[in-house]
Amino acid sequence: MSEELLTQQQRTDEGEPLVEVRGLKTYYDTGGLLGSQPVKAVDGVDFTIDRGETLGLVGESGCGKTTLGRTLVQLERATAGDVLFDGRDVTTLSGTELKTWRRDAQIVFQDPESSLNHRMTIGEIIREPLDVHGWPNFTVSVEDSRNRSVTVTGDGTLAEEDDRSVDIIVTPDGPTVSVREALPMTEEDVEVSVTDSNDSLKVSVSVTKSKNRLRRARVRELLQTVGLREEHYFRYPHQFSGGQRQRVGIARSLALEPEFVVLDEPVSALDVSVQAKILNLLEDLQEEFGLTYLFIAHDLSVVRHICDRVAVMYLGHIMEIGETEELFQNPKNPYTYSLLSAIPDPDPTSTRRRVTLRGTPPSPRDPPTGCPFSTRCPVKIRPEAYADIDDNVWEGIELLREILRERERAETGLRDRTKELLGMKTRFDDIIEVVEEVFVRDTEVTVSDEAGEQDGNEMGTSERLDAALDGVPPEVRTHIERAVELIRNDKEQQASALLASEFDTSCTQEKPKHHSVSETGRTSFCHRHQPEYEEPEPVFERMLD
Ligand SMILES: Nc1ncnc2c1ncn2[C@@H]1O[C@H](COP(=O)(O)OP(=O)(O)OP(=O)(O)O)[C@@H](O)[C@H]1O
Repeated sequence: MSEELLTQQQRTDEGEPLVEVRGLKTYYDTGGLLGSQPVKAVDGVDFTIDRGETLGLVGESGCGKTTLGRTLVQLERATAGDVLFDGRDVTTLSGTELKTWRRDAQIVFQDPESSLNHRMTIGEIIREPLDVHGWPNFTVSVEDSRNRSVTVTGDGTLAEEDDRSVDIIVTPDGPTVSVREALPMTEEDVEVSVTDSNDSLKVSVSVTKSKNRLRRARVRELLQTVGLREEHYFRYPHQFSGGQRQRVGIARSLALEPEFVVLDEPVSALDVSVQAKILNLLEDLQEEFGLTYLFIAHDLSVVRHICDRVAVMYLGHIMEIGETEELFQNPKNPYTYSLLSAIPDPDPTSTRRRVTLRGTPPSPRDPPTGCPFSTRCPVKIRPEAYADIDDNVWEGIELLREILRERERAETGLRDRTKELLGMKTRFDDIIEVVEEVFVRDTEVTVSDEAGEQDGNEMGTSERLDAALDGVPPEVRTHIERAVELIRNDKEQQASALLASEFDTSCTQEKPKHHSVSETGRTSFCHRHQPEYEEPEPVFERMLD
């Protein structure tokens, strides 16, 4: 009977959310050194993944992709927020409940080389989760328990409310067993006994076949499912190629019949020729078992090929999320725009333009107060008074502020704290050199560094500053000069504050909101989508002209 019971609900629910993430944060080192900040690897993300869908997760190295993936499968504990799996918050699970749930959510790691235990045979590696979880295990649902307490023992677990895969239904007429497709056995191999008393109902489930044989049969079946052969059971990982090892990793992740799989860069470590085969396998498995994927990758062309929707991550935040093709063809968020523009174009005659991002992302220990991308954003909103200044000058101001920020950040380090305490705090080595570097990057400096050094007097220094700020309009220049003076007097924080009061906008002061940017539900996390500002896209186009 119940083949249908097992799968029908699952199939009809395709397109419904399976994973719902709300305000999720994962911080590391929360109990670190006194005064040290935690690493805000994931810093407040919200999204859903529909049943049967593949959601891609992209972004530069260190932006929090792996941490997010690991938190979804509860390999990392969330610092805040919820992960609802089929409507149930799994961040609060522990002990047996967590262990039972883990069967539903698995992860495939990037590097099959290091993720497989080299002392175990392939068969043992794939079989291990079956042993750990006492597979096979049957979910039991009791119809009409008439308020009696229900306990399930042996090879059974009481089904959760809304559980989609119920194997044994106990009715007043007796139990009905259905054996799901993944199990190499029949209904006759399962014995169910029900002890019914006034205030309790005890259901005992026992598999009459040898579990060892069942598990070996399951492993052989899994080997075939992922394109390996039964005789590979007794080989060792070192006898396999990278692609084969990744197949083993995939087989292991499927052993417990999960619904959701996090694929953490599953093909990045493989030769290009093998990548396509593994990707095809993952697509086939998804189709066959109705799997839901979170696909973490840095290769954007792979993501474009395999994902239904894509989330673009930066410094622990989701900057843009939406349907893959739409997002690739018409990115709305400045970070997505920059990231996509960096994809090498195979067409040598293409006139597509690239956006080169300045520097590297800030430390997740000390992220910017406003928009996480504000320190590098090429289309950051400028104060009205400076809306028309030359792009290079604006870039210079931004760079100078970033350098000051970096220094302040560095000075919170242990070494500098010690130095500070010992009265050994170092001065800004040569602020004039920094200003020259920042504002005169493409032209020759007229006053040589040597002259400045030799004279070592106020005259030499101010001449150098004059030359460095030659092309800078007076309304900007006056603030830079004042900031330089403060820095030279060892008042770097005041210099930063001065520049902030003059050049800050909402981008640096407030977190953006997630704005809806398409009819298909795509959202983008950027101040520029507010009606009072110009949208990012035309600004990009002008910059690149
Ligand atoms: N166990 C840990 N303890 C402390 N910090 C960590 C830990 N794991 C990751 N981090 C830090 O958290 C941030 C996010 O790292 P994560 O590995 O999640 O990023 P990622 O986007 O997956 O990077 P990559 O693409 O390089 O794998 C980084 O700054 C990283 O150094």
